[in-house]
Parts: sequence; structure tokens; C-alpha cells
Amino acid sequence: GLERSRVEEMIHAMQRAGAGSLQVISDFDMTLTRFAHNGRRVPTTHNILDNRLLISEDCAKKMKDLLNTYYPVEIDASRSTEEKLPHMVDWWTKVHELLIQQKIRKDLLAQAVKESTVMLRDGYKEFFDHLAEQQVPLLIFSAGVGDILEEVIQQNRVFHPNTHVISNYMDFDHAGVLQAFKGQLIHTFNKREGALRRAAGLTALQGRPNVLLLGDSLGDLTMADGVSEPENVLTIGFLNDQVEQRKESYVNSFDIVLVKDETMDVPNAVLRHIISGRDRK
Ligand SMILES: Nc1ccn([C@@H]2O[C@H](COP(=O)(O)O)[C@@H](O)[C@H]2O)c(=O)n1
Repeated sequence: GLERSRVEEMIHAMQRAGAGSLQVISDFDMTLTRFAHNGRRVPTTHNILDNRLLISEDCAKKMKDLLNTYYPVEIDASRSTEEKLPHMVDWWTKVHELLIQQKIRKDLLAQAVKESTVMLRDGYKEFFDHLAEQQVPLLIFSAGVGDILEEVIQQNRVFHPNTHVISNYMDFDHAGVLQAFKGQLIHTFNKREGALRRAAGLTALQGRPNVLLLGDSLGDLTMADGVSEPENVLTIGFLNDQVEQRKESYVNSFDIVLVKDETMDVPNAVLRHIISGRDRK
């Protein structure tokens, strides 16, 4: 018959190896969450903090100005990752400093998530539940805010025991007031360091050489760099923004590119294939 494509071959090999050899590594903002809904942007974990319960009008304005300055740099197809790096460090550092000045209270985070318009992609429940049922570890690797991310998946009732999170976590003082961010900063383009430093040490992920990787940024491709002796790493990229400018680089870098797709349909179909053991040829 016809020769299988590389992607088909990989899915087939992953299916033969089964759920016990698989791990899923995913970005969070705009990968597990939607990019837009009804023509409006869905907030990232950082933007969920833009709520008067947590931060002042003035701080919100400063964060917006920073977003308007640095987000275009993050997604600029004409600049290299090396060029973008220092700008990302500046962006995250400035925003975290602003947030710390606001004396954000831990006990108000859940309310801010409830009041936000954040939405996981359509089909999220099947994605999270299926992985949990099959005991396939899910590593969520996010440059967003870990405390908010956890609250989002908690409120959607999909925070299962197979889920591991590497992200920027808030450090609260004894009174529950934000005083710092924990550990080394994670931004869009230093996930490789985090993967080597943190993901490589997670015992739940060990002995699983097949990886399904989901991301929305070229920086997300390094999230699997901590996997020792990987066999098959199938990468799916969500291309949400600046589509024409970035299409070529995404197609050259990810195995599967989903353009303005707000659903988990393709990852779910791939997982059904790999995990179910159907289609044994
Ligand atoms: N102050 C900020 C900083 C970053 N962002 C966006 O969040 C995304 C990072 O999170 P991932 O889960 O995708 O790793 C990143 O792409 C930034 O655009 C923000 O909204 N505000």
C-alpha cells in the first residue's frame, strides 16, 4: 500500500508501545485555554489577575502597557529567539514586581478566576479525563502563574492526580500576602532550562519515552528536552495569532499545526488512537 507519513508512523509506533510508554507535556495559556471566544481574547493566567479585587487601576494600566510593548515582540516572526530572550525576561520581571507591590491576597485568587472569562478549549474534559483514566501523566509546563493555572483546572473539575505542573508560583507570607515568586523565572523561551532542571526529575514521567507535546509557541518545543532517551516525540502546535507571518516556521517546526482551532479535537483524536489500541495493522 501507500507509504505512511512520518506522523502516521509515529502515532502507530506510539500506539504499539501503549499508554504505559506515553506522557503528555503541554503548555497552558492559549494551548489548553482558548485564544479567543466570540471574537474576544480569552485572558491568560497573568491577565486573570487584572481584577480590582487584586490589583489597582494604575497597576492594571501598567500591565497593559507592558503587554502592548512586549507581546508583539514575543510573536514577532522576523526576530530570532535569542533576540527575544532579554525582552521576555524584562517583561516578566517588571510584571512580577508590579504584582508584588499590590500585596495580592491568596484567599482572593479563586474569586478572581470565577469572575474571569477564562475558558479551556472545547473538548478539554475528554482530554483531561481520558489521560487520568489511563494513568498517563500530564505535565503542564507554563510560563504563566501556577496558582491561577491550578485554580482554573480545579474550577473546571479536571485537576486529576496524574497532573503535574511546572510554572511560576506565588510565594505568600504568613498572612497570605504575595511577597515574591518562587524559584527561577519561567518565560516563553527558557522552557528548556526548566525541562532539564525540573521535569527531568519527576519520577512519574520516567520510563515513558513517547511524548505528545502541545504548545502555541516555538519556545514550547523545548518542553520535552528533559525526557531521557525519548523514542517518539509528536508535537502539535496551535497557531492562534499572526497566522500568515508564522505559518511557515510553525509547519517547519511542529509535526501537526492547527490554525485558529479552538478545540482539543485533534489531540483527543490522536490520544484515542494511541491509547485505545485500535487500528493495529
Ligand atoms: N505579563 C504577562 C506575561 C505573559 N503573558 C502571556 O502568557 C503566556 C505564558 O504562558 P504559557 O502558559 O503559554 O507558557 C505568554 O505566551 C504571554 O503571552 C501575559 O499575558 N502577561
